[in-house]
Amino acid sequence: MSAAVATGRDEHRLREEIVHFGRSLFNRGLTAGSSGNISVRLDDGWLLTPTNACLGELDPAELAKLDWDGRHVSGAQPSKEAFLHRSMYEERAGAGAIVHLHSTHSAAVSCMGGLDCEDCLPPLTAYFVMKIGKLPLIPYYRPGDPALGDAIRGLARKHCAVLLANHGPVVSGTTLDAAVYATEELEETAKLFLLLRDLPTRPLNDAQIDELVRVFKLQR
Ligand SMILES: O=C(CO)COP(=O)(O)O
Ligand SMILES: [Zn+2]
Repeated sequence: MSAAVATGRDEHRLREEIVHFGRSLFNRGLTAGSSGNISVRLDDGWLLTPTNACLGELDPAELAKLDWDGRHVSGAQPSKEAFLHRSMYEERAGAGAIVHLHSTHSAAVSCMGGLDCEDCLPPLTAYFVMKIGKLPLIPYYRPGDPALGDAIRGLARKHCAVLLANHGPVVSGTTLDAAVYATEELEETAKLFLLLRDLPTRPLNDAQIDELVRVFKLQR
């Protein structure tokens, strides 16, 4: 679908893609109210959903455009999580898009005690390994706290996705559809994890994970 870095006509198409995926995620209950935000990288900056916007009702012309110095170039007031997206782009040169949601099962896991902060969901399925890999947990910060940008920085280089404690996931992808699909896979795995909590489970073993890394050329 979209290229990782966009020019000219692509910006128009990427604005439409943000609106399309925002509506799709919202209509399927993957984020509620005015929660969540979506961004895409352009050749001359990046697009971000406006603050307090419902992802189900975005206007392509109203999306915020920012430059790489953090300046707001055009559109509505950008999401309060702008620095979070920016930190992730700065650490991940190949990231073309970022999705942050308050998806219910991922948010539920983010509120649990006793999680492994370096790897907070087990490799229950191949698709979780393929789309997400190891998922670090970022300690709690209030939404919009600039310290969150610094907290994510060290981890984003090695991980395409992180889970914000008592909040929700932040997932990057080379393209917007890849970032959305990975976010959905994370949500499904969080749901499975909660469904299986009181049952003996058999996550994938190291050899099975190594095979996925080899066959699908996963960056680990
Ligand atoms: O998810 C959100 C905060 O974490 C939504 O914030 P914005 O409305 O500012 O994008
Ligand atoms: Zn949020």
